[in-house]
Amino acid sequence: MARRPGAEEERPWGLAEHGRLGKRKVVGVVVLDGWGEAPPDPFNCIHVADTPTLDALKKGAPERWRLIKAHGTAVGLPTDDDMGNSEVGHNALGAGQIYAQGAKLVDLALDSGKIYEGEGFKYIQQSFDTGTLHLIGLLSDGGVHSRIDQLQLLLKGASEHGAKRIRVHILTDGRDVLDGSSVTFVETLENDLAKLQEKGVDARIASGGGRMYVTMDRYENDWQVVKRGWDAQVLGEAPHKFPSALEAVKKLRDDDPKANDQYLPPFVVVDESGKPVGPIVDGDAVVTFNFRADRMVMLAKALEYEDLDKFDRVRFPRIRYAGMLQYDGELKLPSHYLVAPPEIERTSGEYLAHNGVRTYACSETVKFGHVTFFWNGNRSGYFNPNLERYEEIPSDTGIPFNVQPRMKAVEVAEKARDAILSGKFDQVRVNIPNADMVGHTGDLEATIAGCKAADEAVKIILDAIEQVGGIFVVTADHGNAEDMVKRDKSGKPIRDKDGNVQPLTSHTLNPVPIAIGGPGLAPGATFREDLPDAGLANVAATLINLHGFEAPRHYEPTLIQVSPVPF
Ligand SMILES: O=C(O)[C@H](O)COP(=O)(O)O
Ligand SMILES: [Mn+2]
Ligand SMILES: [Mn+2]
Repeated sequence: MARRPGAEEERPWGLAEHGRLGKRKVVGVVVLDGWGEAPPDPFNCIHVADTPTLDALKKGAPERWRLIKAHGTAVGLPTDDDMGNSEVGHNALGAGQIYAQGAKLVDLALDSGKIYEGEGFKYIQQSFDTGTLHLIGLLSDGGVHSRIDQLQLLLKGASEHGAKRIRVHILTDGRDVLDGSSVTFVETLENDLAKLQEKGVDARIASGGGRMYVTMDRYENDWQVVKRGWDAQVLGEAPHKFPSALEAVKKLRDDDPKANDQYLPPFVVVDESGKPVGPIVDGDAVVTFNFRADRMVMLAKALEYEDLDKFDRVRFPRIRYAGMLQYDGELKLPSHYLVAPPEIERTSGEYLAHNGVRTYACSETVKFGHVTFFWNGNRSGYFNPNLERYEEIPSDTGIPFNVQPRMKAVEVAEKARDAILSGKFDQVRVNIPNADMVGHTGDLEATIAGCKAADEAVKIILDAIEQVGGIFVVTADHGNAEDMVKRDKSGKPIRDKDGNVQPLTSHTLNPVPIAIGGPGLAPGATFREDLPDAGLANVAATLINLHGFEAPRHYEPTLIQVSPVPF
């Protein structure tokens, strides 16, 4: 939804009191990451898992449980074929409005050619005569962090606008797309680069690695991940050297079953004499072509900040660097970017802070920014430090999440419980990551264990809400664990000749549940029935109501109605 420029400033921040819902009830908000709704089936890990708390919410009060949309245009993505993800999901949950998201904004800028007229492109273009253009990012059509078709257009456009020497540093996916698909994406990219070479552009893939092991860490969980990428991309150093990326991806996958697309070790492409074909050196231009912020911020810092003590960069090249988007509006990082990010304004967090509502938010590292930074419209920090407290529980590092599928769910829930019981907060908000993080590993058994742990965490929070006479809202940001297998068009799992299925590691297009309740909820409060197409963006107005206020008029409508209860 486009904003009228200038209109924001005129609007007052004060919210009217809700006629029927009181203030100062503690509202516990649980976002179950990657928890969608799908028919029962052996590959629906949420269904298979023992989840008595969530089951009771669904069965216990049908007028206080419903499904909402969490994918596609309902969350500002280009089409309804786009699965949901944490960024757009938490943006919508927190902002109460639907904004055209990064994926869509980049599409528009590429289609119109405006991307080449912007400040960011003009800036990097200054390096094209004498330097190399490096493009670093996730190579897939997942549409969560990046899209290969956007990379293809950018390659073509950059070469038409003067880039003579181009090096692509790829990160293989297998998380937002099927494992093993990296081979096809590399083939596609190599074909494109060969076509550019025919036109006289010196264009090659220079390095690569799996996204979870190389470069794409987030929220400063493990800087070693970024270092591995830096060594390959900037220094041209990696444990594995290959004459081409295609060989690299095929061989590394064949040699070690643990080297799947997500965890492929870093490699560099070398010439006949064994020299890396594309280290990043002084005078070069660099673009990180992911549009999504969380997993690019750390690399952006390494490329842009003169001082950085997180790892030894060995060499800090003098480059012109632009992000596909600006990844952090507060930090202004990076300072140059090709496409302006969505301006997500007047989020529920900011409104509530202006209206004296005290908020506590918590998750473990891997999802901490989801329930703070994304929730607040991609802003780091507090709106009002006197009213807000955000707490992060350190995530496990160095292991895939199927090894410890319970993650820190209970620890996060216990922090929330303490915050609820403390009497110091009006909203206590958490993200419970298991269904998503373990779901992404494709390990069914572990995902089932993760869903069980998530359910236990919800129980801890609901018990605390019960104790203080509060209200709860339990929902999710998108699907994942409820469908863990690749299916044919009719929905049947696809089996190979040996009867094996391929695990689905990605998110889904499924709706997510939302449940409200608790002793503090007005007896007449139920879900409205006139919003069958409601989505995540309708949650913010609902929450504002539950805090005792009318929602701003420009928000997507509230999900609840409050009928007077007869004596
Ligand atoms: O970054 C990731 O882990 C996946 O690409 C998307 O997962 P998320 O949107 O749940 O973070
Ligand atoms: Mn998520
Ligand atoms: Mn996910």
